[in-house]
Amino acid sequence: MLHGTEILTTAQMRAIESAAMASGQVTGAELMERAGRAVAGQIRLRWARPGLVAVLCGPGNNGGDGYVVARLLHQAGWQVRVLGMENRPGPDAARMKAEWQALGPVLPLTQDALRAGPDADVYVDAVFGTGLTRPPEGEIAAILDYLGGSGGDWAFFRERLVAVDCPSGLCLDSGAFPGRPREPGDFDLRARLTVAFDSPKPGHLLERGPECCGELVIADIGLAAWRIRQPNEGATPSSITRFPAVEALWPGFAVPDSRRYPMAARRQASWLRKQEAGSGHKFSHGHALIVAGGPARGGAARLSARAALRIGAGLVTLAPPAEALPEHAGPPDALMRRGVDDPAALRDMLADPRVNALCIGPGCGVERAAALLPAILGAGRATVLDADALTALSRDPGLMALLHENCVLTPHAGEFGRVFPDLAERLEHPRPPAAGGRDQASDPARMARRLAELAAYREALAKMRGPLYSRLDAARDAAARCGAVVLLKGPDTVIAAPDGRARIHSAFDVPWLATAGAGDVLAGIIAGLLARGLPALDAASLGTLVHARAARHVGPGLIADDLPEALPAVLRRPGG
Ligand SMILES: NC(=O)C1=CN([C@@H]2O[C@H](COP(=O)(O)OP(=O)(O)OC[C@H]3O[C@@H](n4cnc5c(N)ncnc54)[C@H](OP(=O)(O)O)[C@@H]3O)[C@@H](O)[C@H]2O)[C@@H](O)CC1
Ligand SMILES: Nc1ncnc2c1ncn2[C@@H]1O[C@H](COP(=O)(O)OP(=O)(O)O)[C@@H](O)[C@H]1O
Ligand SMILES: [K+]
Repeated sequence: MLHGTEILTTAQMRAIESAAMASGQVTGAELMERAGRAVAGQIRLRWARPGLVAVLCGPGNNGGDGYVVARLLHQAGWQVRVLGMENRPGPDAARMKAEWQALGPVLPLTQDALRAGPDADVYVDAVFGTGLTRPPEGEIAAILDYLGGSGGDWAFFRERLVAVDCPSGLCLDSGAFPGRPREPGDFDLRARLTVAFDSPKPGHLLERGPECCGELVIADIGLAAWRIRQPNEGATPSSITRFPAVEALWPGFAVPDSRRYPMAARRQASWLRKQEAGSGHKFSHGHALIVAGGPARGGAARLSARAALRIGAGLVTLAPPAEALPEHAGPPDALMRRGVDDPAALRDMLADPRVNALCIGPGCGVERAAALLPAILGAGRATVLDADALTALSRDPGLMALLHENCVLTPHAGEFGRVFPDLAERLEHPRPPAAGGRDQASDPARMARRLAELAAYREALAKMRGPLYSRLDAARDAAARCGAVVLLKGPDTVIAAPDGRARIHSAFDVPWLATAGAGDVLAGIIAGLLARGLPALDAASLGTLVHARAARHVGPGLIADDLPEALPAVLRRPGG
């Protein structure tokens, strides 16, 4: 069930490449040849008949890969146009450029040269890769804009663009485009296919990455011996300091088999289905307590409770205030109900040590959450804090201080901004100025102010320097600060533990999961997994996987109520 792939930041990737080259066992030119060969191979897999290819080469090693692609496609019978930059390349890229120049010319990488040529079947984007340090500008920015959209018909390029490592301009640590607003933009460069090397980078999975990379293929270029492995994967020799591991979960992209975790997957599957020895009694699967809110607000907590039951918690109790109990009389009958009006009643319930996992927030009401949280957090049990509990947390630093490593916070971006405003601000920097009112144009002073704000914003965009602060950084910083697991929700969910371990889960293929109540179900699934004894980071990660798989199983038209009901099918086919 738990398919994972290690992710490397660009700095880690560079360190691994340097270590490989320093070992004397492989040269930079050999790595470049392998990288270019992988890209050329993927192109030939998809375009069976040789056609016309335009290869756009930048000033660094990404451009070097491009020259290799040009040479290999030429040898395979393709007609090749190469456009390159004048900048001084490094020795490996220079060598690859020279090898190409023995076969054909390098035209200047200008819009005029690009548009002067005939339409190509394939455009290879080898302008910038992991070495992007600042927003593209001048002629190169104009070309990337043209390819991204201003050519009028961006679908034309999108269907033909093959990116080497990433669409140029994308920051591979954050998935944002330095110099551009962080929201999707018309000129963002979108590829049909991206071929990246050794391991996915955070930017392939976060923010704009998944949409702009298109199909993502991770090519093995022989760096496995220098990569840092998980201890349980079998240690490999390495001269590099151990990095906190970041993993991609259920990657929707092709990775070499050696980069997956199939054994872990099988163990997770049998554990989830309760097929392991000694898992016979209901109490051996824990008891989850789901706190519910007052009258007319019980639906959210009921969704959580249903999900906790379906994921296999031995017992689940729903705890609304006593006056709301009648609302919860309907199914499922498997659910227990108990009125909890105040902290004393809650402490009374928690006197039973078998109640080993709690969930508070969905439909709870901020006041009730604030009143109950000291008793909940003081009990030291595994706890999911969602929705209203997060708002209560944001209003009271005293509550923040009670968080512990068995807590899982599940904020979406808005809630994250409430609990960790400074981190959210770093993520959003620079923030576009608020739109002016309709009557702004008739007020010269307001108009002037707005123009000044826009100019300052554009200036701040131009000053952006990579690597940009990412959702991965934000979730890690938040987890380290509060001492709990933080699960930052979105199509690119990031799950981080206080010790720096982190996981990224991509759900770009299930946009219908963004529906009211889906978060309540996720909180319940995680609470159920905590009740079953999983540590907080694993419960949050596995819960996120299972949740998205349930959405995938149901398909478009999904409502949150469908998610718990889809869990049995997901558990039946854990590998699918
Ligand atoms: N290392 C290896 O062994 C392997 C690496 N491989 C490949 O190398 C790629 C990384 O190569 P890289 O480090 O040379 O960086 P790359 O992305 O080509 O760009 C750097 C150049 O662009 C420039 N530049 C940056 N931003 C700019 C801007 N906004 N506007 C204008 N210029 C800008 C920057 O200039 P500078 O910032 O120094 O002024 C520098 O000249 C990686 O993605 C993979 O494809 C594979 O072959 C496998 C083996
Ligand atoms: N565009 C998207 N594609 C896929 N999943 C998404 C998308 N946006 C949000 N999600 C996921 O959907 C769920 C929504 O949760 P949340 O925002 O808390 O909604 P609610 O409060 O209505 O329950 C989360 O699991 C989140 O990761
Ligand atoms: K590129």
